[in-house]
Amino acid sequence: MNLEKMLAAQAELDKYIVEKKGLQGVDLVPNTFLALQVELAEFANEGRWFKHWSDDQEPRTKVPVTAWGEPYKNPLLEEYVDCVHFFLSIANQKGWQDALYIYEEAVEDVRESGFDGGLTGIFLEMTYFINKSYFENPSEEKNEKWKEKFGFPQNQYWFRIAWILFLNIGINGFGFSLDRIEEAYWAKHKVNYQRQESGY
Ligand SMILES: O=c1ccn([C@H]2C[C@H](O)[C@@H](COP(=O)(O)O)O2)c(=O)[nH]1
Repeated sequence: MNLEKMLAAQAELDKYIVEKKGLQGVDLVPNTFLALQVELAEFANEGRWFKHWSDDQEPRTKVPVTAWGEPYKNPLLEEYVDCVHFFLSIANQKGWQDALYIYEEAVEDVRESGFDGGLTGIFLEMTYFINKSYFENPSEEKNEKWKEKFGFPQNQYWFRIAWILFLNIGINGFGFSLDRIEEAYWAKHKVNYQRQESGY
């Protein structure tokens, strides 16, 4: 996954949207956190694993686009990369880009130890850390200590943990590869431009 390229392209798309909608100078961080949470919920809704009340708990990964079948779309992956857009957007807006660079072992680790509390547990944990990264207000002194100890100021570190959990859900929970995620990201990125151009 070429994160550097994706972060730069996300910044460009976001800037295009800001200009198109006349939002220069507006703090869009709160809306972007909410947008991420909405997309995460849509992703879970397509994942279906938590619907203990339903006989159909299979993720929506292959849905025909036409009445006769082919081509197929993958709603689960589409929602997942919508989330990727907003993770990148937040990282850019907050200057937290470094938090997204992860050693592959960090994703591997969970594969070996399994999901504690299942997918639901890891999903809830991810949203908990996203909220922490939004709401906590640590002192300068505390941030310095965190930087020394964990390499990042506190809220950026919480965001990093959320991102690692998110990657784990996609990769270990649903078998996406980093390449597949990137490919789907670029496809949606293109659609997002087209939408703005056609007056979304
Ligand atoms: O500032 C923004 C606003 C939206 N999107 C993209 C991310 C998602 O792919 C898509 C979500 O739009 P809806 O389909 O939920 O309207 O828009 C951005 O990348 N940056």
